[in-house]
Amino acid sequence: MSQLDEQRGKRSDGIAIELVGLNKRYGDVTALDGVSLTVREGEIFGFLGPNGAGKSTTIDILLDFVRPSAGTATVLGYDAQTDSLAVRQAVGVLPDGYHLYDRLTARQHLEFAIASKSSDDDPIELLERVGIADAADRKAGGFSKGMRQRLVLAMALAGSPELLILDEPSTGLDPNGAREMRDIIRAERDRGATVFFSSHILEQVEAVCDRVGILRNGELVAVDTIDALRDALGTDARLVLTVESVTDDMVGAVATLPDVTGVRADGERRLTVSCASDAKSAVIRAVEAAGGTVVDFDVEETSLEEMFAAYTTDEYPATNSEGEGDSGLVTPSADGEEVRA
Ligand SMILES: Nc1ncnc2c1ncn2[C@@H]1O[C@H](COP(=O)(O)OP(=O)(O)OP(=O)(O)O)[C@@H](O)[C@H]1O
Repeated sequence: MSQLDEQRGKRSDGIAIELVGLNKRYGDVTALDGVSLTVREGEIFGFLGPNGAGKSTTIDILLDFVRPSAGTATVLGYDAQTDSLAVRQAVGVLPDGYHLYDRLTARQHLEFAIASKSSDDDPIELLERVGIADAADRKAGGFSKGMRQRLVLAMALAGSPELLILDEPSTGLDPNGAREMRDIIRAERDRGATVFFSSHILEQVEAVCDRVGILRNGELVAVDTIDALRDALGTDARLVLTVESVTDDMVGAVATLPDVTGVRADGERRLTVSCASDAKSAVIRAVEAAGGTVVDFDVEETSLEEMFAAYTTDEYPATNSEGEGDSGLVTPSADGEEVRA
């Protein structure tokens, strides 16, 4: 039986975090509005949303720093309010704006974190994992922002917790630090831990998350894998083909494919095709069936920023598979006029 299996003990539901109908009001401000969410054991779950969406409030409720106005939060089978001590004992936390003791060294911070988890970790080994072992005996007061962040992460890892809750873990980290953070998150998942983290850094989220939840104005507007969220928007992929020579037959053959919404000939050798993500190979086959030779191709998917904007703002003109919106691509007709495919 692994250490994590032992920690899981009586639980067998496979659920790490469960929120049901969570509401939080601060006076007139509704910070959370009926949030229900299940995070499974062993997954890396990214919690996204614009500033003020309610991410920190949710995390604060999980850790009982804030009480909900309504609804329940369960963490590793414990009620976040009535069993908050058990939750804090079992969870590794990297909170937003954690306070370090400026006069204590990194090693002393780790010794404190290890003792509070009743574990027998080696402080230096934890500091090595986050890349600041050489500063073990320096006082935290002199640490840079990124070093402070790494130290708090090392403290969160103490006791090999079953669940890590990380609020904006990449804040203050340089690109190497952000990469190391991703490696640590993956290593924790590989160990069997669940990782729940909030972030604004979409590339970071895409690189490591199994699923994401997107909050907007206190409401959970989407929960899925990033690929599924992209597909759900129905925004097309753009396929840019380089062929030996563009012909009208080729353009016509591609334009009549069911999942193609636009074709444009750019010069004599380039075809830009707007189509559903899974129609790309059909496009290439149609070009070849029309006698063309594909020399090269490139795919442009919906960017993460576009996807995030589509879920979190009203302004974004999301295209959908029924053809609403504007793919911006038009097909040249035989007589030289341009028509929409
Ligand atoms: N203590 C508080 N008193 C009053 N309003 C609060 C308090 N804490 C949060 N809020 C409000 O609740 C809403 C959600 O804030 P929260 O900090 O949870 O958002 P967030 O998604 O973490 O934002 P950010 O990405 O900027 O950290 C905001 O409108 C915020 O102003």
